[in-house]
Amino acid sequence: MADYAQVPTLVYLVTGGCGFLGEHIVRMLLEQEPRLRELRVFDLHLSSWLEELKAGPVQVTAIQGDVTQAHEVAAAMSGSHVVIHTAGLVDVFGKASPKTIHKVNVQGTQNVIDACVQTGTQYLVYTSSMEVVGPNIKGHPFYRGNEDTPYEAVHSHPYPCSKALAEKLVLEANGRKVNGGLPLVTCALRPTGIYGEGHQVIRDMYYQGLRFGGRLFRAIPASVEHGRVYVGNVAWMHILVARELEQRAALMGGQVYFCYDKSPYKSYEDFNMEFLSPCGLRLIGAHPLLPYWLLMLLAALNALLQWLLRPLVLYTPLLNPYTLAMANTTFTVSTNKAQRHFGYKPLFSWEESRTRTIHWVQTMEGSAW
Ligand SMILES: NC(=O)C1=CN([C@@H]2O[C@H](COP(=O)(O)OP(=O)(O)OC[C@H]3O[C@@H](n4cnc5c(N)ncnc54)[C@H](O)[C@@H]3O)[C@@H](O)[C@H]2O)C=CC1
Ligand SMILES: CC(C)CCC[C@@H](C)[C@H]1CC[C@H]2[C@@H]3[C@H](O)CC4=CC(=O)CC[C@]4(C)[C@H]3CC[C@]12C
Repeated sequence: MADYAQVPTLVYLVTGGCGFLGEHIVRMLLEQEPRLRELRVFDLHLSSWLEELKAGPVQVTAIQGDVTQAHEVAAAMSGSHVVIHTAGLVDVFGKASPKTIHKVNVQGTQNVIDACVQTGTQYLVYTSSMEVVGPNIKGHPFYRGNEDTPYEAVHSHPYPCSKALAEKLVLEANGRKVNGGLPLVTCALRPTGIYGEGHQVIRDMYYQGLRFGGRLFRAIPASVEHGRVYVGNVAWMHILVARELEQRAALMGGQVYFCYDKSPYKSYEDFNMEFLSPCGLRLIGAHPLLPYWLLMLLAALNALLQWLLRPLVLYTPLLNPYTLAMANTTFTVSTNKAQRHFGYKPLFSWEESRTRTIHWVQTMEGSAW
């Protein structure tokens, strides 16, 4: 393993560095990567918190840019050693068109790969998703699976389709010669459902609960398990992979790793209640209050309304046929591949991840705490 106690020399680029996961990666890199000389944060929308990071010892360079614009990506990447490509359009609610999702997630990733080749950037860490595997459109359960578990990965929705295509591009690019003649080393990380400070669905559910007098109504059977992983641990995995890719290129290059930690296996709603209960919300019903067929009908109605209203207004409710299918299909991961390949251990215990997330909910605007 390399000696990390040396003069800072490395330049990292994080695409999507102002997003939910990206912010955690950026902040953690500054805390945990002693070899960092410059950190470039590339995003379509730059956040104001970046300013406070500029006072530290590492040079933080904010770059407003679009991954769909090849020249912007190449210009930002010139002279960097490692790129963590986490920018993406995360949309399963119908906010963006399938074409836009494809352009950002697939063409954007191709642009990042091309820019690596063009500028001689040798290490690429890509944030993929569990959705590359499943749940599939047939609703087959994936129970405590690992990276080698056989599963029929069939997608219809634009988001998982785009993530699967982009991941393939990244893995196929491993070994390609970059400018200067050295081989590109790539790796893809597949988080399950990420949670933690800044998570939009938890925020939405919290405010929805407040509107309903502190109550949420169960829609998913408690027996359906949904894999979740704390954002701090996902960020930590990215940092470790970026650090170890150089030394372990032969082992890690072209590999995929699920992101995992010690978060318990629960249904999507029961898991969110781990944070929302201590903030005063209750989940009503031991079983779903509405039968599945009625939920399906409501989800289909929402999809129809979305289509009808599109010329007038963007109607994007949480419940649609896809999110209902996702939430109703067991998908859990049990693996130690990341530990075996690059010594990953979660940085945050479940208790700490839970406490941090609860604290974040409690300090949200409008919170009763
Ligand atoms: N949130 C989750 O549960 C999971 C997310 N992921 C993946 O993790 C990555 C990050 O997701 P989140 O942080 O949740 O999403 P996010 O929406 O909070 O962050 C994405 C960031 O990418 C930026 N971005 C979007 N389009 C861009 C473009 N054309 N050019 C430059 N920047 C652009 C956005 O401005 C945003 O800051 C994505 O690639 C997503 O597919 C994977 C598994 C689970
Ligand atoms: C009211 C409904 C019945 C409950 C809705 C819950 C859904 C909004 C969420 C259930 C599963 C989530 C997805 C899952 O965690 C996997 C994901 C991986 C990603 O790469 C992006 C996010 C997501 C698609 C995530 C989105 C919200 C759910 C569909």
